[in-house]
Amino acid sequence: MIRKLFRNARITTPIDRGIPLSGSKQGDVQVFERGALYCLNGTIKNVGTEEEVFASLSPGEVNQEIDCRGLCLIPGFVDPHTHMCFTVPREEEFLMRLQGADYLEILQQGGGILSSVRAVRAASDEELFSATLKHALSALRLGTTTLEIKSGYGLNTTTELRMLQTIDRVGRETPLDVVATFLGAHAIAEEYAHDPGGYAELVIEEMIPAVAKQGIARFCDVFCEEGIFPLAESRRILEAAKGAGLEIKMHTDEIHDPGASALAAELQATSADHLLAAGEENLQAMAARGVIGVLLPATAYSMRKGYAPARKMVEMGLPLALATDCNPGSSYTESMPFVIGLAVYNMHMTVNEALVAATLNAAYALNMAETVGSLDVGKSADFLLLDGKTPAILPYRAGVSPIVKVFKRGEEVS
Ligand SMILES: N=CN[C@@H](CCC(=O)O)C(=O)O
Ligand SMILES: [Zn+2]
Repeated sequence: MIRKLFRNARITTPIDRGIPLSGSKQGDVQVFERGALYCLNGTIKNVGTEEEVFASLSPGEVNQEIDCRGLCLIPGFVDPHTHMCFTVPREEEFLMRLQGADYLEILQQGGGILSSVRAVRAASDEELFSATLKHALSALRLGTTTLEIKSGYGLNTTTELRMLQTIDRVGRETPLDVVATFLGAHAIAEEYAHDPGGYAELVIEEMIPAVAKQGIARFCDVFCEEGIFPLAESRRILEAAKGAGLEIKMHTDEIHDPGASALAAELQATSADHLLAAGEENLQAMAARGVIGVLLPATAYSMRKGYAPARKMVEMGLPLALATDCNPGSSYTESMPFVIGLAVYNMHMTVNEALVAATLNAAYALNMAETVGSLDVGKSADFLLLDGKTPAILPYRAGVSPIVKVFKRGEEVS
């Protein structure tokens, strides 16, 4: 039995009351100025002021005591949207975009996502694993302790399944909790360029049954966008995925508004992500149906077309989560601290709203809030020590990581 007591910490954590935090509660956190956290075999047994936690312990109960030296202690980040299973970065494309080239046009000309597909198809299992591992370990050093990774650079059944196996292996061979998402509907595979409907059929008839049988992916996602997967096809893919037992999420209204967030509301997707172009009525529908809005401000930063209207979303009671969207095209970063900085500076979220969005609400966006996302009793002891007094150090130390230590299940992992 490993009984660890972390003491002398300035603890800030959302409190999980069984639903994501939204509206005036989006930034609801509890602070213990001189706090302590007690865990048994990696599970939180008590958290509170030192006085409270010490009083609950019997003599000799603790077998390891750690003095946190007054540092700020917060839950580990949950990154609920990444595409970090890829092999080759796309620097040339980045330079083209800096000169004004359009993201969707690059894709339509066979670059963008499709160039990552060619590289992933050509990579060996080992190459794909080591490239993905590199990004996952970078995320861990930057404080992410639970991580979603999507497939979607395979676009044929064999490579999509291979990507999901790789993602699963990252979860088994690192301390991270990894959630795999099937994203066969990420782009139309090159060999179907003249038959996009045929590709959607392939996703529905062949890939989804194979993915369900493989049993690794928890979610199915669709890039619902004009000229990629239109609304009607997205609906068919998501309904097939639900029927096969997968949970669903969507890339919604990233560039245009085809009504994707309304569909996410109708199908009661776990989350609708991006929401840069989403109309107000659709956002209201999401709020009413309990769909989490996942905002990806590092993508907005890189695409340079403005940020999602986070303040308006908070006011309408839509629960918000934050994610990196780590991918080689539109957001090449694993840094949740950077994302929190952008959320605070450019989307005008408060520090506490952004913290909740990067922890508890992000856990809800993965249906993982029973075990991670806050420092509640019974959850995994996943937390960070920051070189500061409060979580404000995260946006304040712009471009620099204030993370001193990362703990997963009570063990120091970085
Ligand atoms: N929009 C689609 N997928 C990613 C980009 C992937 C890529 O460009 O490789 C996104 O969320 O932005
Ligand atoms: Zn994405």
